[in-house]
Amino acid sequence: MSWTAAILTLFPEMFPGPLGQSLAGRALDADLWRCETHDLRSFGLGRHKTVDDTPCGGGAGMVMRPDVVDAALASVSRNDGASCVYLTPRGRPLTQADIRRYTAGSGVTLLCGRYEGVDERVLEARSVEQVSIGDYVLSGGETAALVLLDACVRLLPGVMGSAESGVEESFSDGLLEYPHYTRPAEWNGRAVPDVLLSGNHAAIARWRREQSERVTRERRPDLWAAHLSNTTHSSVQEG
Ligand SMILES: Nc1cc(-c2ccc3ccn(Cc4ccccn4)c3c2)[nH]n1
Repeated sequence: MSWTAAILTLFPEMFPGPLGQSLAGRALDADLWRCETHDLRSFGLGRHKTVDDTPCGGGAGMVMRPDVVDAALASVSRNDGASCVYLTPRGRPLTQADIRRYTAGSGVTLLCGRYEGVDERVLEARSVEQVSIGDYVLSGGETAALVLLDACVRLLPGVMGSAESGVEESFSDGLLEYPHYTRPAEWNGRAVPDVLLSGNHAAIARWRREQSERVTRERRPDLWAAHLSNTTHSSVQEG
């Protein structure tokens, strides 16, 4: 069975969306992965298929009911230990290691919330992973799910041909990628760095590493600190 994304959402029509185009779209057509949507509205209560209710303790907005979300999760026949992920601004940051873990299994179940979010009890009861794609508030979980899925699909076997950019060039060593250049050699009074035109592959590799380290140090001190501790740690381990 192909790697399957089971997506629980009030807006199934948002999927596969952009992932139906380009490499991901061709991979979908080739059954290298599957996109299964489950409409949360179909698990709603009563004549109006109600999925939400007012927040206990007061406050603005509405909260998605635990019984509705639980019935939807129960309908996803994924007892093969696939991860179940709830996208939320309250989650821990999504990392490339998470993406590798999700793609190593048979698929992933993604719960897309709306309103003010989902009742905490169903997330606890089903040990749902709570994950954030960034420190900004989206209108719902669907766009975050598309981001997570894009990162997963490109890692699946057969999706990224050898011609495409490296499958995991960024983050594979915990550093941000070096800057890229192509023709023309000079543009708008700006030249491509000489080393890249030198044909000296050792020098190019050294320059790229230095650029990755510089960019990471300047833009992501958090990643840089983790990189230093990993490299220090590994050098100590080697003794
Ligand atoms: N990294 C992320 C994830 C989200 C996200 C995911 C799911 C939902 C369901 C509702 N909202 C809106 C909302 C409004 C007010 C407070 C909380 N959330 C979501 C936002 N935003 N940023």
